[in-house]
Amino acid sequence: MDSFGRHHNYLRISLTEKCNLRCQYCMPEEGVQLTPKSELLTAQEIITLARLFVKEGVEKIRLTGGEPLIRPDVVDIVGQLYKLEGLKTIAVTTNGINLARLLPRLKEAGLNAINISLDTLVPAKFEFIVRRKGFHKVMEGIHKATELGYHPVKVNCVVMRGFNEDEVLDFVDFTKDLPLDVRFIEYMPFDGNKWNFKKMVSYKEMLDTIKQRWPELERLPCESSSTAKSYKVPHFQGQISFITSMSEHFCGSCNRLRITADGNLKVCLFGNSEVSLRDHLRSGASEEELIQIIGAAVGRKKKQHAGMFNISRMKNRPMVLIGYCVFQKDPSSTFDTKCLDASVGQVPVDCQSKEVCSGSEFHTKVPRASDNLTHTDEEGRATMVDVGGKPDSRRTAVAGAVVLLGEKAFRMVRQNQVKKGDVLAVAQIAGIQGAKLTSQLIPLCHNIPLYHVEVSLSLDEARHAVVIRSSCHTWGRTGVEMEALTAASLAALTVYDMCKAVTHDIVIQELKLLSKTGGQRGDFSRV
Ligand SMILES: Nc1nc2c(ncn2[C@@H]2O[C@H](COP(=O)(O)OP(=O)(O)OP(=O)(O)O)[C@@H](O)[C@H]2O)c(=O)[nH]1
Ligand SMILES: C[S@@+](CC[C@H](N)C(=O)[O-])C[C@H]1O[C@@H](n2cnc3c(N)ncnc32)[C@H](O)[C@@H]1O
Ligand code: SF4
Ligand code: SF4
Repeated sequence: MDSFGRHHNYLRISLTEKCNLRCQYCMPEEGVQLTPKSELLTAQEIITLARLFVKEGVEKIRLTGGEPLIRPDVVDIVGQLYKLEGLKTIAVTTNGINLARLLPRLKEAGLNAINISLDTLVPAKFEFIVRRKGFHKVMEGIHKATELGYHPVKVNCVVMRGFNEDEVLDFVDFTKDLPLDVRFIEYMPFDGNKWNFKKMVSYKEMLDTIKQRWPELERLPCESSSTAKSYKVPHFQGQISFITSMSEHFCGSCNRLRITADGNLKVCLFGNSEVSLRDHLRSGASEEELIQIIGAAVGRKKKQHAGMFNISRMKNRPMVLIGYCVFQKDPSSTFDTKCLDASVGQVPVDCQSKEVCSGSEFHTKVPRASDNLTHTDEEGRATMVDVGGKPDSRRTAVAGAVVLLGEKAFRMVRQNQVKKGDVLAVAQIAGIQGAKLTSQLIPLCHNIPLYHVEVSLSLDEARHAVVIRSSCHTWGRTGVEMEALTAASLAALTVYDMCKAVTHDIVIQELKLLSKTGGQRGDFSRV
């Protein structure tokens, strides 16, 4: 029990720091620096600590990581936990890659509950976010878990703007014929993951989107300590939930403690204080002494986490790396920008104040002479062209680019041997994302509803080149050539990024509009 009267009966144990995936929001591509094996908890130490916690009132243990199912003795650990009297639930959170293979043995050993992480239902996007192959294995794991009677199987989906928020309704459909609980998780800040609140899609926003499609969505009752708010589309077999760690934290009913793979007790996910139970255990501390140490740490637990902006700046264990912008535009002003992330502690580029940023102030950008610019109003402020008076028409645009790779990189792309992954698949997704993001990237570009975007990449053996072609189509008042060009540029830059470890002698050329139809100025086609 902590000083706020919260009873801690749920322990999360990390079985390993290693993982067979490299999710962009969690781990850097090269992995994290691993603790030497001798400093990690052995299976025996895990069981000794678990026994102690269960004796003191823990009723549920979740095995997590890293990826818990890559630990060779995981089945044995589950089997030993099963023998602990008083432990009601043994659960695992897994990325699902090894699940189908291990599940029959895990079930037999006593595993009661499974949470599987899956952020997209599109195989190519999966490879992009986790930087590895394996989508079909995860799906196989999900189906296997339902077949073996785990009801519901919880599917964890971290929702990130610009990546998968457009799949929320597809994930809801996923619950139609399967006994799943798809849990939409608000993206959380961890040391180094370049968290940005614009990337986080809030629970309210997701719920609005879902309610537009399913107005009859029903709220379900849930336990007071649950992290999830659950709903159900009537007649669907499964349900959906939201884990609102950021927009509506659930610290008031927190019942969790965690032990890291190297044996540290962490009383709060977002707290940075840790106490090494491993060291005490190895130096021969008695059960009573360990209970006292744990009790003191729990007694120091804070009431709640520090709020989404503050925790993003706190030192904590890494989850890591997804690059994002430095300045957040303040909608109330043309020149003011509020710094939310990477400039903290530095003098931001272009900021008039030339002072070190503490992260909370607005920065005033150095204004530029605007007399000769075409997209400006009478006062010299930037403005978009008003296209409101133009008639609607069907508009299409096709653009292209060529990336000259040189012989070695070309061969590796052709044989899909580039270490970063499948270059053509990732670049194709980048191109499509690029088209959708055009209005955010090109300052005075309109945001246009795109009805179709296609990006294709082919190999030109003679030139050792990747040839990119993008096409976009809309129905509206302004054209889509910038969308097609942005798609081709992003696809080309992604090819460069994925191959730069092989060579820097890469040339992007021939970025151009190939054809365009619709609009007042008539059609265009490059011959
Ligand atoms: N704030 C906070 N969020 C947590 C904590 N543990 C898990 N979460 C959130 O819950 C998400 C899913 O974690 P899981 O490993 O599936 O565990 P869980 O949600 O506790 O699972 P259940 O026991 O089934 O409720 C994580 O990505 C976090 O967003 C915690 O201790 N504090
Ligand atoms: C850290 S993983 C460990 C277990 C396992 N490897 C897996 O991916 O399920 C536990 C859960 O945390 C989620 N997670 C990781 N980083 C996150 C972040 N920055 N914000 C929200 N959830 C995150 C993952 O998607 C996963 O569902
Ligand atoms: S979220 Fe899980 S699967 Fe993804 S890198 Fe982190 S530990 Fe591995
Ligand atoms: S942030 Fe800390 S206090 Fe809040 S729910 Fe998570 S572990 Fe509990």
